[in-house]
Amino acid sequence: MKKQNISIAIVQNEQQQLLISRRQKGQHLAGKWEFPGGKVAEGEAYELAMLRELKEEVGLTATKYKLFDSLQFDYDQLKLNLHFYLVSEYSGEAQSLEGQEVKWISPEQLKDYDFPEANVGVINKLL
Ligand SMILES: Nc1nc2c([nH]c(=O)n2[C@@H]2O[C@H](COP(=O)(O)OP(=O)(O)OP(=O)(O)O)[C@@H](O)[C@H]2O)c(=O)[nH]1
Ligand SMILES: [Mg+2]
Repeated sequence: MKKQNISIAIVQNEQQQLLISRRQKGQHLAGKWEFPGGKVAEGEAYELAMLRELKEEVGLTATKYKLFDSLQFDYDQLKLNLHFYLVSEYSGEAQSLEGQEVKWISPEQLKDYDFPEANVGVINKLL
């Protein structure tokens, strides 16, 4: 089975809101809401992958962050190793750089959005 390393940024703004985006048509789990992130490149450090994906997808530069959770999750034909970072300081304004829906929500609103199954534990920790 394919195995992928994934790095993800959970960005928190000064109002304690969290940045979420929506997976697009053609992507794995299209239509689900997610935290910005993506595949770790060959030989790339997890942390650097998170910084790169955050910049590529929503235009933010994380300046203060820490590892929040690491977990494995198996979807049908896909084994994922997920690394979630909590970003508490950043520069830039969140933008949709890939045409995806992007929004800030309060932690209490997380339960109103449909996230991938792999996110359940992390979301419970954020509520
Ligand atoms: N970004 C992100 N991916 C998640 C989350 N939860 C979760 O299960 N995933 C899964 O982790 C993988 C992330 O890869 P991705 O599709 O974002 O990869 P990427 O940005 O490098 O995209 P690309 O392959 O289109 O260039 C997907 O299989 C996605 O379904 C999440 O909260 N954020
Ligand atoms: Mg992505």
